Amino acid sequence: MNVDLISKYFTTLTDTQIQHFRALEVLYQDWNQRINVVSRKDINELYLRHVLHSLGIAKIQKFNEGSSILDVGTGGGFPGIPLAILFPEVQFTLVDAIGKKIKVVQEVVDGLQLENVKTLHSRVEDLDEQFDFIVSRAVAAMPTFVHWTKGKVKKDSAHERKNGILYLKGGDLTDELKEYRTAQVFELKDCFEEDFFETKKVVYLPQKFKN
Ligand SMILES: C[S@@+](CC[C@H](N)C(=O)[O-])C[C@H]1O[C@@H](n2cnc3c(N)ncnc32)[C@H](O)[C@@H]1O
Repeated sequence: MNVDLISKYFTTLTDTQIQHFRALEVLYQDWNQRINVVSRKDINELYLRHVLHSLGIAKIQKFNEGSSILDVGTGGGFPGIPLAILFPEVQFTLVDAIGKKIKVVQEVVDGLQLENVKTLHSRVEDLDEQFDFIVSRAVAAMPTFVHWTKGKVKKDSAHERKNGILYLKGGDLTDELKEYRTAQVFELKDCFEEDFFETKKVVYLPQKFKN
């Protein structure tokens, strides 16, 4: 499986974007041997399990030029790196509490010479910045995540959709989302035909503001 999987679903990629996506394989294989950020099993399926899965967010929301996105608990750079390649005119901040993971992400950013990505070694709770959208995958259950990211979404929207959280989740979310009446769940199996996406979803949670 290779970069063709990405072109299959994103048909208007530029040569630079294709080169960037292609380069990810070598960069991750190299860095993962030194610092394990992607499980061995997954590294063979990097484009499916990490790159295309991350880009599931882009099937739900196109980010406008000049907007700002925070990836919380980015680990090895997912979903932030693939999204930053897809949206070069959007500013991405990738944060993780573990320094060695952020080191790998920074190496990948440097390797691709991505100019729209800032990496931060920090707990998200300690950030004092605001963003249009917060993206994430596999970091915390929604109530904890909402608590950690409180106050970090800009009030004024630069998109038709209200600013908020776009979270890649899997499985049955009934219990986890029961207190979030405004949450919307988008099925990635409606966007991608591979079996991997059968149970995968994007959860959108618009930000609430007190007046
Ligand atoms: C299971 S990994 C997921 C990594 C990546 N998002 C992915 O899907 O491949 C969870 C990551 O969240 C980070 N993390 C957990 N709590 C955090 C917090 N409060 N602030 C920043 N990072 C956090 C961990 O250090 C870890 O790298």
